[in-house]
Amino acid sequence: MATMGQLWANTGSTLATLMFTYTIFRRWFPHVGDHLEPFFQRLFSRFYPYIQIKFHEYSGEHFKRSESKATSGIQSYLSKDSSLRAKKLKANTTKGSKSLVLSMDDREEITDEFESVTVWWQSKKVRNTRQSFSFYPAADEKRYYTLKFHRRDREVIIERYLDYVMKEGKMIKMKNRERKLYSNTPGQNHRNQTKWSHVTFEHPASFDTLAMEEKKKEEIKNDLVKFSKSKDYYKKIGKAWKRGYLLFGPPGTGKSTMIAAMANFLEYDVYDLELTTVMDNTQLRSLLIETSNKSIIVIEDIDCSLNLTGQRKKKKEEEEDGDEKKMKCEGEKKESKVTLSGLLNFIDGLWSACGGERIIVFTTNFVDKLDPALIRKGRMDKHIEMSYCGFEAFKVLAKNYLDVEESELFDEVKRLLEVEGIKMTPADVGENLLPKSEGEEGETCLKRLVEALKEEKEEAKRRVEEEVKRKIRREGKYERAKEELFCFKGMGPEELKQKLEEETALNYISICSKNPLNGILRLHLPPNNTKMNVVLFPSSSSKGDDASTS
Ligand SMILES: Nc1ncnc2c1ncn2[C@@H]1O[C@H](COP(=O)(O)OP(=O)(O)OP(=O)(O)O)[C@@H](O)[C@H]1O
Ligand SMILES: [Mg+2]
Repeated sequence: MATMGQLWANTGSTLATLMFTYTIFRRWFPHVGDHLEPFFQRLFSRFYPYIQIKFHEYSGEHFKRSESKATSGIQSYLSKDSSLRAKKLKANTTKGSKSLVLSMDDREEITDEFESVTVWWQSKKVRNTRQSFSFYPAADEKRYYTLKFHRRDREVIIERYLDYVMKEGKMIKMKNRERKLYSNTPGQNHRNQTKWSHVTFEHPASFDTLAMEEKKKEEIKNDLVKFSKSKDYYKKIGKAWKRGYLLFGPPGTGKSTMIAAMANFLEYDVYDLELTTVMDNTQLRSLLIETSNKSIIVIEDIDCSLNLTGQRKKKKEEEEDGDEKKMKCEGEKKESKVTLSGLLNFIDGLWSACGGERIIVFTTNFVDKLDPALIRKGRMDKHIEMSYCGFEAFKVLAKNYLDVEESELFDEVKRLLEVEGIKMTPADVGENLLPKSEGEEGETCLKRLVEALKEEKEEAKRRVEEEVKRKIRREGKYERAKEELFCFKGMGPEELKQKLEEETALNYISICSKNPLNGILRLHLPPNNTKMNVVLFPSSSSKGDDASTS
């Protein structure tokens, strides 16, 4: 008589034979196999310790047919292992994906491990035998994935593994997606409603190519990583998951390049917001709502975008702002009713918390001109100064542009930059290092840079001398004007203004205010709008104090 052990051994080998025969049969007669599958499954389930979950590629029928999120996540999750292990692969280009997506072909199987549990994934398809018309290619085929695991692992799989697969799949999909650069352009309708339009974001900048001290770069990278991994932390402290960066510094120091490097580092999309085309605060809010997660919202040259600098200042202070700024922003101010408070709400109002994982970046050449409310911590959490090229930054550029890591000329460059303190922007250094003809040697480019730095030294010296001369001239005239004011006592304002202009050769002296009670006339003297009080009529109290200045 057969023992229990022998009985099990026999059953096991019979099952194995049956399964083997069934597998061969399926391979050769796949369509017949589909019909027989339920029968075999019933037979096996009595002895079979495995559980199987099916994930269909599409959910819904015909017009409502849509790709199931689950299978799309599974496909992405398995793509990594499939490309390494599966023998038959499918290659697809999916919309919005930057490269081919490889997935296992039908009837391929791969194993996966999770918390020491083994699972088996298979990709399958069944043919729909019903005769029907369909708009969708291959709608008569239904594809699905099956996940097989042992009964005893049910808890691990249902409670943790599936969740893990979905999260990982989403992450892989996100990484593989084509990133976008959005910009807002005025729409064609009567309200000029501005809308986002996009192109593929392909800027090659990275932190490796960014010319900056290594320590500072590391600090920014760490800050970005910390932010991107702090979803739960932000939730815990009750703060919207976003972070503001203010990049400031002279033109050509790499502010825009830094934004591109940040976007590439985090693999975020970029929304380049042109405030001047946004008609009002409501439009600004709509644009914010339309931005996606994992994105950087950029407002470049914030000081030029709107009259944000002046909104909390008195008019007279506004008039004192330098010509430099006016030049850069000239022609950029257009009809826009976006206000400072609208922008502040955009950054950290209630609406700014919708979605999450957003970085807001402002750039400016004139940080001092910005309203403190706009750049306070909490709004612009991290202020980064982008400055003139130092020796470390130069070395990065030399490596990038010329593949040169060492040269005798490095010492000279170091001396010029660090000892002589010559200021040159990374943009100018880069331009000097850029080979100008086919096969131009690295040494030649370095020599050109050394020459340019020396010229810049001379140029800077000339500029200082010029400024000193201008100051002396200005102060000389000013002192003379002050001395001679006594002679102007008793003149009317216009007459005085004219006389003063003639005498001092200063054009455009402006009368700021006149107090009829004490006869004090407030003037603004060019070029820096220096304020000057002039007593228009002699009085006993003003004797010997005809002009006072502030
Ligand atoms: N720190 C840097 N590292 C690498 N390249 C740089 C750096 N700064 C400038 N460059 C080079 O100079 C060019 C101009 O730089 P970028 O546009 O980033 O300057 P910016 O600070 O944004 O200037 P602006 O204030 O005028 O907008 C870039 O194309 C880049 O090649
Ligand atoms: Mg820029």
